[in-house]
Amino acid sequence: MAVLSRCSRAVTAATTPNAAAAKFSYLIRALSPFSSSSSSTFDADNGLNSRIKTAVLGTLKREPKDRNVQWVFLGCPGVGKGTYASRLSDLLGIPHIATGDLVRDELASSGPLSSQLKEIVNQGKLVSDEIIIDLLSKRLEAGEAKGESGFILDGFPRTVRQAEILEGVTDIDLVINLKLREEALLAKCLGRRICSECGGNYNVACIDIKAENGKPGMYMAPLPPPPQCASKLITRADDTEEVVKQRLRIYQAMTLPVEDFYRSRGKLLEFDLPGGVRESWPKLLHALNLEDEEDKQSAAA
Ligand SMILES: Nc1ncnc2c1ncn2[C@@H]1O[C@H](COP(=O)(O)OP(=O)(O)O)[C@@H](O)[C@H]1O
Repeated sequence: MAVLSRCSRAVTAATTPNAAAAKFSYLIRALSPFSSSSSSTFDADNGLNSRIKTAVLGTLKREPKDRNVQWVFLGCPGVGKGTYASRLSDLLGIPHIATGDLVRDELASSGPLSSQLKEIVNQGKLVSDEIIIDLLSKRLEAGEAKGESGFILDGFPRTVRQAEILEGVTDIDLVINLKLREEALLAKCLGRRICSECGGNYNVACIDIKAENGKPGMYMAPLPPPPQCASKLITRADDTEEVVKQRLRIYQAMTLPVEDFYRSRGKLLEFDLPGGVRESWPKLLHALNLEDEEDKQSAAA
């Protein structure tokens, strides 16, 4: 509860542009040394690396009152991190930064990393920490230039090492751990569709799990595209059954320990999705103490 009230304060706190900009430059500078292409610089046990971390730590531990929230979404592939993170981003006016999107943008750019990334992503494996932190640092830098403050991270951190690096350079206020019944995850991934023109995310899967052995049933309606997107839908190349199963295995092995990392620091908010967006969104807002924000937005619309 203490974490939540701290977050609510942070949500409503006015952000001084200068303080926010300073905060971001610290974060970018702090992340940048780890984005070096030299693997020895990145070695967690390397003396130079620890020195950089220690130097950065001294300047970064600041109170969150002068900035927007810094939240992280955790959860298995298909759980809906992107959907809820993007809704919260719209509601709070805080950037939604999805490392999966950064990877896909890089893939589409046919830059030097493109073919290397394609092979990794299409096998359902994780991209190296070096590459992902490099992409994230560049995204934060671009945001800083536009005066962005705070973030809702989706898909990062995905390894304990990434979590340690992030924790070493800034304070994460809250980690929202979305949970969905395992039976629904694969179907949700296979039903995902993206509009090739506007980038909107939709889902054609209709999940209808019957009550069984004392376990309640669950219904999740499809999330259909609006008519203007219907003929432009594409499926992600890594949303095939084989690759999704591999991503779910990797989540268990590499990302589940990240949940423990934040749980032990008292930052993890567990949220069991009760169903589809219509049913889950109001409950998530309630859990985050944000119902008033939505009321204000509806009143202003
Ligand atoms: N933090 C990260 N660390 C390593 N690889 C990542 C990270 N974020 C994204 N990726 C790569 O991008 C792919 C797509 O990510 P994402 O869109 O978040 O997928 P998911 O639907 O599995 O949550 C991942 O399978 C992985 O290859």
